[in-house]
Amino acid sequence: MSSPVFLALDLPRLDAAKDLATLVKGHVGGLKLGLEFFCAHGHHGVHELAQLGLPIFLDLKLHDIPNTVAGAIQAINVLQPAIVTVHASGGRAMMEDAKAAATGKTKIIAVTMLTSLDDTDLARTGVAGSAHDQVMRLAELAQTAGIDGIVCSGQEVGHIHRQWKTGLLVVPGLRLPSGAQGDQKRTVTPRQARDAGASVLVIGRPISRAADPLAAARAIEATL
Ligand SMILES: O=c1ccn([C@@H]2O[C@H](COP(=O)(O)O)[C@@H](O)[C@H]2O)c(=O)[nH]1
Repeated sequence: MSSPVFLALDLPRLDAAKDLATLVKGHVGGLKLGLEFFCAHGHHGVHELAQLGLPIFLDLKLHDIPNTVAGAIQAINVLQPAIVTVHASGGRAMMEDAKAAATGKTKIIAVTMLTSLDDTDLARTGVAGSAHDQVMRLAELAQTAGIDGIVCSGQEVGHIHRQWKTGLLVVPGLRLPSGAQGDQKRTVTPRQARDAGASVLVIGRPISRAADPLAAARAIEATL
């Protein structure tokens, strides 16, 4: 069975991203290319990484009016990514149109509440209730919109898994107990997320910023 770990390649240089992916490719199940990568390297960069033969997760977190998001999805269909993200807070119609615009095997999933935010941050955006409540609300909206799954933290994934067995449940914000939190606030370990029902584990800096990225990827794999 292939690894549930998708390596987040948040690196400014294409050659560095390619080298890192090549180094650890035997210990991860896919590559996640985000805004930083896509803004810097566009379609060309995606083609370069796709040559390694791993599934590509385009984490663009699209959030706009339905027509614009559908147009963006149509523009990346040629890349045939395995997964593309939109923001659930863009609303039901936006998620429905994103799903309708995707072709082939591309799965559309919705980011509920960023793992870098906690209850206090949520209150500051004017939303009442806890992070847990907000994630549950948006996960339900995403499910109603008929998309393929959601992104949430490992603190909520168990609850969502019980209600949405077939959903693709993607969890970033993963940290080993000994590792730096950085800007992530709602964290769990990769093993905790997997045991709670996560389908995809997104891991970036614990591998990419490790003194020995290959050893770090192997160590994470050994915990799963
Ligand atoms: O809620 C979210 C949604 C996406 N991400 C992305 O995942 C990785 C995490 O990287 P680390 O270095 O392991 O923190 C990163 O690319 C984010 O853009 C997220 O962290 N939280």
